[in-house]
Amino acid sequence: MVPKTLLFSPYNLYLNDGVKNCMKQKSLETNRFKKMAAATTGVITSNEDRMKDIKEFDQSKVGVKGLVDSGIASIPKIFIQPLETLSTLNPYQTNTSIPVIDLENITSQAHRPKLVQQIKEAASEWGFFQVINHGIPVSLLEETIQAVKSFHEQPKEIKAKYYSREERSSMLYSSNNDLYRAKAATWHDYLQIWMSPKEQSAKVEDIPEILRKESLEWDCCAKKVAEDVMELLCEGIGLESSKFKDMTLSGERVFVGVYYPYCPQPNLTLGLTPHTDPATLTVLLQNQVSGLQVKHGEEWVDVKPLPGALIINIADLLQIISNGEYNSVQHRVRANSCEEPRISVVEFLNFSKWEESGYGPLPELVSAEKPPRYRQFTKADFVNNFYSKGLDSKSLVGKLKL
Ligand SMILES: O=C(O)CCC(=O)C(=O)O
Ligand SMILES: [Fe+2]
Repeated sequence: MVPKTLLFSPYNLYLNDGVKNCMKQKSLETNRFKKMAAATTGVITSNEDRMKDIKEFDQSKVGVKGLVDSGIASIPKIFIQPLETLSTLNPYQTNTSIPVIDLENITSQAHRPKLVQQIKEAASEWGFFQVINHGIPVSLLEETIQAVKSFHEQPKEIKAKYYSREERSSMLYSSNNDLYRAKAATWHDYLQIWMSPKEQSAKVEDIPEILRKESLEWDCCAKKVAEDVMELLCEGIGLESSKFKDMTLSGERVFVGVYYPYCPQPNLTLGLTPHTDPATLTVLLQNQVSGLQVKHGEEWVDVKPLPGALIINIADLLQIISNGEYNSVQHRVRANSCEEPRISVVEFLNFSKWEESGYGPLPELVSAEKPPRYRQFTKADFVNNFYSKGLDSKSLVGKLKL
């Protein structure tokens, strides 16, 4: 991929007429953000100014894509990450990468023990792995990525109804103003759709038409892969294969389509802030533009795009109920320095039926040699923690540690 800074053409060459027209209408509001961008100095603004600017940006619903389309050459101050984050963005040196697991022989009794062992090791040592030969046709992978891309490349007026960065940010404004002191906005646009359970999910008509067919098909296929992997994870720690499915760990699903446009100053910001995923398991599909990094020991390791692969990661609740046999690991996304946008399609899985008494490490996994490492949690603990932390690195796991 050629970094855009190496291309000589004026930015407008990349814009089609529809986008140009939309930009004319938008020019007044984007001028405001151009001014914000022109004021980029590397100096972190006061918390109050930042909150005001972020609110203004959210309310405009221009999105990061809109900023890029307006032709900015420097990023607005609200996106500048603190120095301690920027200093970890050095070019990545080693050749380490997350494990790749081939699911081709998943139904073969002869191969299964080896597969179980591979998944177990990956889920405990890395918390992340890629799977290949997972059974989802390549055509659906491509169509789903294309549908998410097309959604984000529509005019702002059409996307505005689904604009959701504000929801994520306002979570942070309302809970604790101080939280934003260390928080800069990140360089991505975001679409979230609740797929299930049915009573919570958006009505089919509420899913943007441009990705309705693909998101429904994707949800079905990603759930199937997640359940296949959950069976292997169960077997890896001596549980009944169907234990996680029976506990409804794949019952609630949220589909997220993320768009990381080209960033003119990728060394000053991030695509997505470091975090662990809060629920049970995540299935992630990415296009061929890199950016996702996983924390392994002290290192940030690149997850190199592998054609046809899916990325799976253990999330917080699974770490707790597995009594730490499996690990929910921090990850982040670097700001995209390529002309081509980075697209990811993320399916978050979670409990759909919660026992009132809550959950802790499963009794089958606790013994005199392996005492419980976490306290019990209820649905309320999960929800309260989620809405008070937003996407930051203090997870429920840390709070429940014994
Ligand atoms: O876009 C990506 O690759 C990562 C997304 C992610 O980690 C998240 O949405 O939780
Ligand atoms: Fe994540």
